[in-house]
Amino acid sequence: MEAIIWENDRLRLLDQTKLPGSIEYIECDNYRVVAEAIKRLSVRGAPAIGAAAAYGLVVGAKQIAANDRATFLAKVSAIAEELGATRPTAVNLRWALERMMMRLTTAPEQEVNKLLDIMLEEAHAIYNEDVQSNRRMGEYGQELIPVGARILTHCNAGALATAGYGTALGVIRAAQEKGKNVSVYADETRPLLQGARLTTWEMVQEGIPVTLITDNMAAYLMAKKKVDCVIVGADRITANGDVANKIGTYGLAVLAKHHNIPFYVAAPLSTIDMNLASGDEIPIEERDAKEVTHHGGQLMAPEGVQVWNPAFDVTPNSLVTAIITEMGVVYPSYAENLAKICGKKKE
Ligand SMILES: CSC[C@H]1O[C@H](OP(=O)(O)O)[C@H](O)[C@@H]1O
Repeated sequence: MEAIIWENDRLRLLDQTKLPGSIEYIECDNYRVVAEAIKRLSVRGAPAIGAAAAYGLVVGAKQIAANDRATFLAKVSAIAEELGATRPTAVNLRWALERMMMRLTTAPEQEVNKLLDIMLEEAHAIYNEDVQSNRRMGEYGQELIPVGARILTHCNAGALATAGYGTALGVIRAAQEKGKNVSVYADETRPLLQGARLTTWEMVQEGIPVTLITDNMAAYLMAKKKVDCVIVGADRITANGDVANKIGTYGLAVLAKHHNIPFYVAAPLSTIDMNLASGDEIPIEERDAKEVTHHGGQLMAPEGVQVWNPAFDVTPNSLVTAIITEMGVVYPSYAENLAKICGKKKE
């Protein structure tokens, strides 16, 4: 099941808010449809929203009526700004749009049609590179996974959160492909239940044993010695190795430390933001109170109650055992070793 499909010169996005109940695709004939899909988490997951925004920029560029390069570039840039403002935390969104604009503005072509072709080529490259990097990440990460490991994960860092294969779930897939006979505990991940709705769905599709738990069961699961390691994704990793990920991740990391359980983060280099020194600088998205006070359209708290709904939290690097990337596994000192591996990528 692909989250993002470009076919017949059109973009279709799997509407993940409908999963697992129904499989519905959104036809994106306007870039504003893509922007809305990102905002409402129809498409979600750091790499997936980066790839979706890249294709969304192509959709928007095709809507522009302009014959000259300068006007075309100015209008595409405005669309990139709109798409980039849809969600603040996942750095992949801005990374993908900046990469698209860099390719476009450095292209020598003058004709708009040729520039459109170049933009589509770059969006495809972003998409295809993500799938390849997830598979490489899986290869490196599965080396950390013992045979029979019981792995706890949070939210959804799977094929649905990427262009395919997944980051945290990519490591799990790779371990299973190596015959390591792993099993998964999936946090439901309140309030939007990406774990209950999406991670369990992906694992069931793959035939990987998965047990759904509520977020507040993780501590007792670890106390009962039922977890061998924790693997999560990331939305932004700063130069010192602090990790922004779905709300609830920080609590899992504290619990893992207390129970002496390895806590791994799987993320492509496109999620590493070397421009930020530490997690304090990461913009944390706060979302609508209704996501907390309602479930399935049913009111679950008194009208008007105060709500705090940060979509992410920040795990300090001291709680992270290792960061699994497509270029290898990074251990502390993260400041030194992330700089090295990011530098290596540019070679
Ligand atoms: C592979 S990145 C997945 C990452 O994105 C999720 O957030 P959201 O569902 O709000 O886009 C969550 O933080 C996952 O770990």
